[in-house]
Amino acid sequence: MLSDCGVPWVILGHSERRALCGEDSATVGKKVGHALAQGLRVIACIGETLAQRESGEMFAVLEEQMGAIAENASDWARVVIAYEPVWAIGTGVVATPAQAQEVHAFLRAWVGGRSGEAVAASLRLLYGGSVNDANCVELAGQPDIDGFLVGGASLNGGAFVKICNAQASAVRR
Ligand SMILES: O=C(CO)COP(=O)(O)O
Repeated sequence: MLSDCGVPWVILGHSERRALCGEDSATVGKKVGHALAQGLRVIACIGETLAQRESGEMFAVLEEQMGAIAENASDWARVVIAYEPVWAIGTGVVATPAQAQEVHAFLRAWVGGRSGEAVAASLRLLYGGSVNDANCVELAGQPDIDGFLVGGASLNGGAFVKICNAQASAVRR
């Protein structure tokens, strides 16, 4: 139905779907496979809760979420991963550039180990969670942050344009 309407992209695995609609990783993975089979492009979201981060489970949680997506990612060129720590979504508490970079580097290396360096290098990794026009440039300057999934700040035109241009204006390390 979506592709019939000319919709090119779907967002899957958002933390609200996982928490409020009971979508587990296996379900998200199946939806990724189905969307790709229908010719859609996918933004697949993953992210840990604050409790998971604080108890040291973060990387295991992310790996479990990524595993289900990777099993169904028949074409990585049509899949974008969005790292959205649950504690940062809509809270005004943004991950620090170092926190986000740590996870993004982990995810790129994880995909590299599974699908090879070429796939890892071309993988697009977005950060989402309280991105705004004040924090976007520093986040965009991190080597493994390729762009953003923006919620609240997209309602402010001026802020959103600055976020869209952040990658270009960031000083790459
Ligand atoms: O969930 C988000 C985008 O999917 C992020 O929302 P905020 O940018 O408002 O935190």
